[in-house]
Amino acid sequence: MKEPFLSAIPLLTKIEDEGYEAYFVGGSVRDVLLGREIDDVDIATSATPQEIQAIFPKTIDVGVEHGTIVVLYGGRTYEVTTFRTESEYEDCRRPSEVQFIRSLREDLKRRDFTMNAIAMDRTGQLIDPFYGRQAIENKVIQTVGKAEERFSEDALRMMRAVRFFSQLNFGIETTTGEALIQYAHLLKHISTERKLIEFEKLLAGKNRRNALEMLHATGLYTYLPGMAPYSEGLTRMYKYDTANLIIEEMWAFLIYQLRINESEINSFLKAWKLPIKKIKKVIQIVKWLKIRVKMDWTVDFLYEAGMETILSTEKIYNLLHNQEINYRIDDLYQQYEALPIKQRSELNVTGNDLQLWFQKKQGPWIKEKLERVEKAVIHRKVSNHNQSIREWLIACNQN
Ligand SMILES: Nc1ccn([C@@H]2O[C@H](COP(=O)(O)OP(=O)(O)OP(=O)(O)O)[C@@H](O)[C@H]2O)c(=O)n1
Ligand SMILES: [Mg+2]
Repeated sequence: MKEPFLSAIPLLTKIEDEGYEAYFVGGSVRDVLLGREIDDVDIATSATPQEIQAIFPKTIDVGVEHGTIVVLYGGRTYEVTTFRTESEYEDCRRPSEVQFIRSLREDLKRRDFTMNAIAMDRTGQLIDPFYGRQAIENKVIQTVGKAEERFSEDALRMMRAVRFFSQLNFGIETTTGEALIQYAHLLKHISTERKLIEFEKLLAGKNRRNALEMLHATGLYTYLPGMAPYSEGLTRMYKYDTANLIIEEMWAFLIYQLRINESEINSFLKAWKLPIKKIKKVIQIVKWLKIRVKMDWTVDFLYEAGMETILSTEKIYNLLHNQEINYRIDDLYQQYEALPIKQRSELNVTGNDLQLWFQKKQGPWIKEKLERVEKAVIHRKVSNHNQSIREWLIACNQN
């Protein structure tokens, strides 16, 4: 066994010493079998949350009603979840109530996909009643038991199927795939927050192109925020190999390909509940992309857009034109670096200087003059020195 499992072994041992069972479960076990990077391990136990709290002095209650306790142990934190079945479901969301149980098998049975329903004990022994290992070997995503039941229990699992398809490049087992189409409509019961997490993982997956196509083919996209009207746009989206785009660029490319109206971009991104900072970045990229497809960068554009946006815009532009993703990027970088200033605050002149030079009271004229100076400096009509600016302004005034 390797880290981060190794450090967690004493924690499992301690739970066992108290007479309960404890196992590694879920994504971390799947990922170790896949040889993927593992951030943190999830632990499942037969002990109830109260029993876990009694064993460990330092715990955080993050959702006792769902059976999850965070245990602070050896300088790390671990999510420890009691074996459970999700007896009652409301509206295809996660259960309103869970039943704690003492059987590992019953716990694994209510999990989404066979590859996610493998447990590993502290000696590295796998408990795999639903043949998850085989699914991993055969590269298939298959629900544990009936797809209909798993998807009705928690409809987000359909999005998860497509996002694992994107991340892992696995196939989707036939009946699981058919259920995606049949039960797609259940996704409307799921919160935007949960959809967003899966959608962004999907957009970052290496098989994203086919995953987007699958969202389309299954009709799942219809139940994603703001996406329903854009069937045709979505088909444009998966024509391109977007492997080199980062998440903000993916959003910008999506908006561009869906041809979302200028006036609706903001509400589209808000409907997805993206953070404001991200929305701003995406909107900037879309704005400049629309300009860029009509004309080349000018000095003014480079200055106004800023390097980060230039880079993102140009990458998407290259993608749209079947050019190597970094084509001209170095060149633009150099052009940007060569700008005499990068922002107005770098101008070597202040409002006070202007008042002094022109012996006039404060007013809108100051802003106008500063803008003129800014443009002149960027275009190298005057150098960015206080005295040069003064002489240039006075000369302008006389003409
Ligand atoms: N809707 C869900 C969400 C999770 N799970 C179960 O809970 C585990 C942990 O869930 P989560 O961390 O959300 O997903 P991971 O599979 O661990 O994927 P990731 O690596 O992206 O965290 C899953 O493996 C799966 O067994 C489930 O059955 N149904
Ligand atoms: Mg996980």
